[in-house]
Amino acid sequence: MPMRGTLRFSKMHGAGNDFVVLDLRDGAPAPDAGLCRALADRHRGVGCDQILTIEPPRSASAVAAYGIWNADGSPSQQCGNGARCVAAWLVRDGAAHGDRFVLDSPTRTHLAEVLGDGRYRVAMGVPEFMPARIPLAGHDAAQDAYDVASDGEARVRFGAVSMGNPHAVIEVPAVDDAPLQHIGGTLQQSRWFPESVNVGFAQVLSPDRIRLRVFERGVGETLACGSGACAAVAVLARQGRVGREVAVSLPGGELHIAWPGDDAPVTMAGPAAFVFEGEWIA
Ligand SMILES: N[C@H](CCC[C@H](N)C(=O)O)C(=O)O
Repeated sequence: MPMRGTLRFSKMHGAGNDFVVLDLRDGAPAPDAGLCRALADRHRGVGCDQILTIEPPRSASAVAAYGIWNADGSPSQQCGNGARCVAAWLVRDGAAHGDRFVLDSPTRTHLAEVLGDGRYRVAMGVPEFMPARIPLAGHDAAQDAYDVASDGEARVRFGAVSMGNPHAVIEVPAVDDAPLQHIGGTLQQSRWFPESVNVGFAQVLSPDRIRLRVFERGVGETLACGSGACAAVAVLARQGRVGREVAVSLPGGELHIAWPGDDAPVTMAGPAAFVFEGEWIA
């Protein structure tokens, strides 16, 4: 972990999924895995699920770009709750003007909207179901669901989708009893997901409401997962289990997801909150 002297950060959360936010628009280097793990440590560090970096824009239309690192130091291509927090951070900073502006995630460009009362909507992109682009190994064509047994493990039936980052979605009768660690960990280490995977366990309450718990790649269970909420609605809508506008109730709060059409982006609306500002002394 390179010595950095002091590092100013913002502590934020979106529905309880919490972040350390670093402003790297001056071109400072991205945090290495060791620094991410140190920052994320809930006893010896600040404590967070992910580290988010604010970076110079990558596309002509964006006000800024953002990067994402999990608590274990692994990078990701998307973070829905983080995108809302980045939007809130840029509005407070004065870099984002008006109620609508564009953000660059590592792989996509996103319209962000200020909804008021600390809530934001982000267009998270069109869900990608092609196995090769998730990536999901062992399958060529996109299916509504895959039914696999992992090396003597019980059979698991899941839907799979990329929101920029990989997701498996398993429908269960009751999320409170879902075996997140066992099934989530098994899928993450399986040959099916060469880049690991975020595993969502969804309980369908009605066509416009689900409960969801997510065992995230690089973290474990979080209080909320924004890209996971988008993934769950996309998979379940494709399976005909829910409609196109769904309230997703997660342990840390509620997100509102809409997927108006198969070729349309999924939008995610929810809160973003500042907790404190700090200075990390490396
Ligand atoms: N663990 C995820 C990144 C964070 C996603 C989540 N916190 C969200 O709000 O989307 C991954 O490795 O793809």
